Amino acid sequence: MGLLVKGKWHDQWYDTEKTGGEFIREDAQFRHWVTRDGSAGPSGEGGFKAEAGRYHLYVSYACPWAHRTLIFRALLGLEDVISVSVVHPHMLENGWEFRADKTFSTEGPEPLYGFDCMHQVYTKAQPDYSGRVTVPVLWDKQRETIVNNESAEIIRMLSSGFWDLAKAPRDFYPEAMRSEIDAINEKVYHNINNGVYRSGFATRQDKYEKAFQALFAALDDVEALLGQQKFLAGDTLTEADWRLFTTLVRFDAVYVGHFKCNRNRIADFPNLSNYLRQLYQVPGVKETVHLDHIKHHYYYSHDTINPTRIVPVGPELGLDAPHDRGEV
Ligand SMILES: N[C@@H](CCC(=O)N[C@@H](CS)C(=O)NCC(=O)O)C(=O)O
Repeated sequence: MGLLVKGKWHDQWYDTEKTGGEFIREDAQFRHWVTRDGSAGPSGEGGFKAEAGRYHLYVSYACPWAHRTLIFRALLGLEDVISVSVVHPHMLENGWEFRADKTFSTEGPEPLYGFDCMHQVYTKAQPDYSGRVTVPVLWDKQRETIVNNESAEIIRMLSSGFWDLAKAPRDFYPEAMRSEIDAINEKVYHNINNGVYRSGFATRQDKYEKAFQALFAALDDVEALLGQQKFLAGDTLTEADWRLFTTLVRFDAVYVGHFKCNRNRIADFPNLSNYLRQLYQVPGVKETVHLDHIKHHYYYSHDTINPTRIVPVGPELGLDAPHDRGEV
């Protein structure tokens, strides 16, 4: 675990000292958009036109943010349009690595440049880059640079920019529902998606408890909401649901134990657990869920939290059990 400072790799854990024990996530720095015609998107520069074979995604199967992009690539039928490299689940002194390992079906150096480490992708794009080296990353093979490393934006450009190239184009951020989607995303991001990290990476009791209370208050609200409507923003499945899904599917296996989010499991919430199974069973989705990568990444990589690096064997999640929330 580390970060780049002016293009040089430094092996160091998150510094929560200067924020009084609170984990604060850094904003992603590459914010360009792939668009249908190459015009500029909502942020960054233009010049990134959607084309088959031009873009590459760097992901971790363990990472909930990267997982969003894999789900969108699968649901939209973009597998033949955007290639993917998967990092090894253990994120250690070199950060994310491209390492061949039969246990996790990962491959050796990434295919574009033969790099062993994700930080080399960042310095290829920007030799003096300073900041964290995170996944997902959407790479442009033509301009040899990072288009974007913010998952919330990558999923939007996968459905909007790549519309003409998708086998199953679908709008998960429909114009008429944007205010509902934005409102629920805001709540889910701070309290749930990032809330589990704020709980697990806190280094002071009060900061942990604050994150824990906000997390379970938000889960209680979502549980009640799902008792009244089919999906988070109404009766249509939207990006808000997929953004929550990647946290829910990791919750009982990792966040309850490793991040001490243990008031309840998702399995204890009737609506949330039913909804989790409903989303997991959408065709194409379960193939994107790799619980071996998920459990090994967190329990093995974060030795400040789990110094023995023992990875728990359970729990049985039963995600293939029936649900009664209907078709999506
Ligand atoms: N805002 C980013 C966050 C991505 C992120 O933090 N990814 C984690 C993996 S779950 C990572 O790569 N962390 C490495 C680090 O912080 O050094 C996004 O949503 O794309």
